[in-house]
Amino acid sequence: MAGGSGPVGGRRGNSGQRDGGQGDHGQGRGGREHGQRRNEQGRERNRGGSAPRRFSQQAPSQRSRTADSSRLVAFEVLRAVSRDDAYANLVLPARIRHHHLDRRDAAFATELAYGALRGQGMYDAILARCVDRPLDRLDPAVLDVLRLGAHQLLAMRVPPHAALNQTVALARAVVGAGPGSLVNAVLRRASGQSLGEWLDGLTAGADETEAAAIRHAHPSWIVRALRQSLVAHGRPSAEIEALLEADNAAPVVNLVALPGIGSLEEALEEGATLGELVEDSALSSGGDLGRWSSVRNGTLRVQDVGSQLVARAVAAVPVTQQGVAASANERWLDLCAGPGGKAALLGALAEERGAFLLANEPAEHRADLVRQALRPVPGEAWSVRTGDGRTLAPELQGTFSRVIVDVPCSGLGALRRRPESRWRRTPEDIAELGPLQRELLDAAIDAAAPGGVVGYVTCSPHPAETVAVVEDALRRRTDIEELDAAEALDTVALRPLGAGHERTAQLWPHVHGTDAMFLALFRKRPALGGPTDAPSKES
Ligand SMILES: C[S@@+](CC[C@H](N)C(=O)[O-])C[C@H]1O[C@@H](n2cnc3c(N)ncnc32)[C@H](O)[C@@H]1O
Repeated sequence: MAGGSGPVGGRRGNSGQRDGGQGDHGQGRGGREHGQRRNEQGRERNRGGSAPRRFSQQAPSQRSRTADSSRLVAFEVLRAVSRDDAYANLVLPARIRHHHLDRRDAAFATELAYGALRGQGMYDAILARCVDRPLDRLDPAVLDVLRLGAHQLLAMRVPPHAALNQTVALARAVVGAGPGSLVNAVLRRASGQSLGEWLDGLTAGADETEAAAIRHAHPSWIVRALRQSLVAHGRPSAEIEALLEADNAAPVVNLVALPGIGSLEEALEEGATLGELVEDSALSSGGDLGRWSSVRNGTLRVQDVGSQLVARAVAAVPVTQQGVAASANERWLDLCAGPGGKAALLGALAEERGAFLLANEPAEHRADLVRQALRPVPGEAWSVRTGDGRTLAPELQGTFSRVIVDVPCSGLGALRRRPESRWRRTPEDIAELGPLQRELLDAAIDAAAPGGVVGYVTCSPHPAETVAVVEDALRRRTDIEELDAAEALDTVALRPLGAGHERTAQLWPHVHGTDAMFLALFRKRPALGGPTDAPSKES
């Protein structure tokens, strides 16, 4: 067993250290301990420090059996994710509310849960060297407690004694005294080395991909896929380290004030800063945005800047009808609208311009979310259809001047916002989504009026979901021409983005600070025929 601190029970030392009482997170305690330093995103990490850990001399049986509520919240999130396949970003706010956490404890629970989930593969590799049996033979609840303990001990500014004692207390409270002793022993072993030392040991002899996967806590296939994605979009493969690092940084909260309807005033009063990439946007460090009246009434929304940019670009491209510039009374279509982020922004823009938005979504509950998102926009400007985007009524075909098709995708471009998703996704998901993505793009093109614009959007940079789908459509269809998507993005951005490659556009977390959104734009040609490998519409 590498790096263990000796026999079970481990190293003791330094009596008189505080044992870390309730809520003793060790945050904001004046500086970094034991070789911690900031990485580029400002996160504190234990790398390279070799000072011995100081733990309480109390035996585990004498310690608290009561879990502090922020660690309990983080534990409940990890259990919901690993046991029920839940989404952390949906479970966390509910658990925070249930346990009445204040702002500071909520921030601690968030960093703990998200950090443990993002780093799961890395922590499991470390824990595997500290436990005397395969990890899958542990009680899954114990394994979740160990992941939380490892993240506190190896990557957070929590004094080691507080991290250990509080995690053992959590184990005793949620799984019992016996597992509490196991957790105590395993975490003492894990804390015998700094994170940097563990990573050096785990990556010794590994190839470049494997080493990056371990160091940055991504599955190897995703490291390969993202490297391939960089190259496919004209960026150097050497950017992979920066991209993986950006996936692990806690993203700032991006806000949008619905144009013509909302205002950034309250956000700015609450400390948010003006967004530098797109108008009507702001960045917030988080907190309970639900208490802002503008968020509650839906006129100020949380939305990634990349999503704002692609929606605005689709709304801004000039459309022509029979060669003549189109004006008011445009009909817009959001073919895959749930949960309604882009639909809300597009609805507000449509309202400003005297256009009408139809938002389509097949999943009933997501269609309801779209209606809710569009609530602040006057009802004459939009409606929601619940149905498959591939089966629009014949009378709707060829009638929309703007269509956005934000297809279901692997989400590889939004890993930083969905901490658990990297461990859930498989390469097969990407292959399985291909046919649906192509069919939805075809449906979007069919729905566009001659001269109309179609925006194909993914929150994945994977070439199979982006450029391959676009090239395929251009090969199969004679009724579209590709427009310059990067130029369209630059038209709506507050500074040049440099996102283009061969007429498509790709945004990146490590370059633009956005999710990795992809945009391709097409103009529908006047009716000359449909897909070349299908009977033409006229026949
Ligand atoms: C990437 S999400 C769209 C995000 C949305 N545009 C937003 O900004 O909030 C893809 C959506 O496509 C929907 N979808 C799945 N299959 C579909 C289909 N056959 N037709 C239309 N939409 C579909 C999913 O339910 C999901 O809500």
